Amino acid sequence: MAQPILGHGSLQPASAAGLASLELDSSLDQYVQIRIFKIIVIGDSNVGKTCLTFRFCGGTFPDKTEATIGVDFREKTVEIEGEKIKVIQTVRFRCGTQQVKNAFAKAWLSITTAMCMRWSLFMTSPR
Ligand SMILES: Nc1nc2c(ncn2[C@@H]2O[C@H](COP(=O)(O)OP(=O)(O)OP(=O)(O)O)[C@@H](O)[C@H]2O)c(=O)[nH]1
Repeated sequence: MAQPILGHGSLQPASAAGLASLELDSSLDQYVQIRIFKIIVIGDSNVGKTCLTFRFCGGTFPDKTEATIGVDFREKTVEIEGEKIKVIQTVRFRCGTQQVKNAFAKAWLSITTAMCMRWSLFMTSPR
């Protein structure tokens, strides 16, 4: 037999849909409480951006990498002083015309918490 639950200021009969929405609400609360930091990693091609984020999120360096086409995302949840914080890293590669790069940069930087630049001392950029 269905048990009454509170809803819209009065006692309403519980339904499967009602209980499901209550469960959904409480599970959403957990996500709302996690702070999200978005970090963009930029740099010339082949300087190790993918390896850097792979190491941070996965704990190991990849044996082999391929050139990133467009953007790449990785995420990791860290705990600092008892608070869970989700870190999302975006890897961007250097490509295209200046206009394309500017448009990308504007879009990504508007939603970014921090920026990490990576470069290689052993490489010279082709101009
Ligand atoms: N010596 C050395 N090599 C590295 C380091 N990090 C990455 N590499 C090597 O550099 C090469 C390129 O690494 P990636 O992480 O794919 O570079 P990327 O900047 O993401 O490259 P794109 O996707 O083309 O932009 C790989 O062969 C890696 O093994 C490092 O700290 N030291």
